[in-house]
Amino acid sequence: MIQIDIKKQLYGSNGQMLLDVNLEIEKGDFIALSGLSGSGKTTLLRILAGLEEGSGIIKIDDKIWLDDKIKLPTQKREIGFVFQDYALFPNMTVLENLLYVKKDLDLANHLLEITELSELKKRLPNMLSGGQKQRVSLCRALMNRPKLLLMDEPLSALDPAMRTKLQNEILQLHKEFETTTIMVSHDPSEIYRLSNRVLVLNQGKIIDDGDAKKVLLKTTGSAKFSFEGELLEIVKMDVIYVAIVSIGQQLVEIVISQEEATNLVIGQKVNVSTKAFAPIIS
Ligand SMILES: Nc1ncnc2c1ncn2[C@@H]1O[C@H](COP(=O)(O)OP(=O)(O)OP(=O)(O)O)[C@@H](O)[C@H]1O
Repeated sequence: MIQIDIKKQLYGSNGQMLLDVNLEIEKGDFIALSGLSGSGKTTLLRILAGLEEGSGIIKIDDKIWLDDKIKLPTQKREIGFVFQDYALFPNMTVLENLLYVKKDLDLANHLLEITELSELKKRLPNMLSGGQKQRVSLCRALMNRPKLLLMDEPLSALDPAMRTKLQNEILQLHKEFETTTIMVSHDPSEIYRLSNRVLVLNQGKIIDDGDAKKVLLKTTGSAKFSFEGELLEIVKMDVIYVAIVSIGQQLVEIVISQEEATNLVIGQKVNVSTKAFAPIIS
């Protein structure tokens, strides 16, 4: 069990904002942390890792990492951290990057095998693709069998195919190591596949907490489908108005009324819902 009750005053883009997070996490949970840009996700991970100051309590099983007397340094917290930008040691080979954390050759080879990196273990990071670097970074984070694995948008720089491949590997590693994990992600399919609990941060506070179905399936009223997107443009065609909305990797055109066209603002987040009864999946 991980107990977190932390506070920190942040200076957000709209003035001061209190990061105020109180939650308990079960051992082995895979938590997806979501929320708008600037809501405090990275800061929360950095406080958990001891990379940033914050007040309150962090307790893992019976061990206190943070309270009003104790502030355990990062090296003493049993954490693994995977950053978006890999953060590998450039002058060390793949294998050396792993062994730097712990001199356990068997574990390193095992992790490299699961992530299909065995052939590349003598390479330096600059000779690897983004996806390969991120797999090395994931393996390295698991070398000390952490109590808590923190991942800050680890897959966001990768193309969709590589993302899916890494999601599968993360899933496999999580099954085997049962590491309690918090992963920042904005990708609904990723969140759905990987996590058993989703937390949504807004302005430093948790505003939604539940399994992916509860948090992500936000179809309201009688709508059968509901997607969140960004309004890119409103085009007038003869007498009708068409909204161009970006949803995931796609652009969608939706006919809207003149009143809607006046009230909507370009760039705003919108929900697109429909009552389609016979959807086609191909
Ligand atoms: N040490 C700090 N002291 C005060 N304010 C900070 C500190 N670190 C970050 N902030 C501010 O707190 C807010 C939250 O930042 P944070 O990086 O945690 O957000 P985020 O949810 O991870 O955003 P993104 O999704 O864009 O990465 C930002 O407005 C940032 O400027």
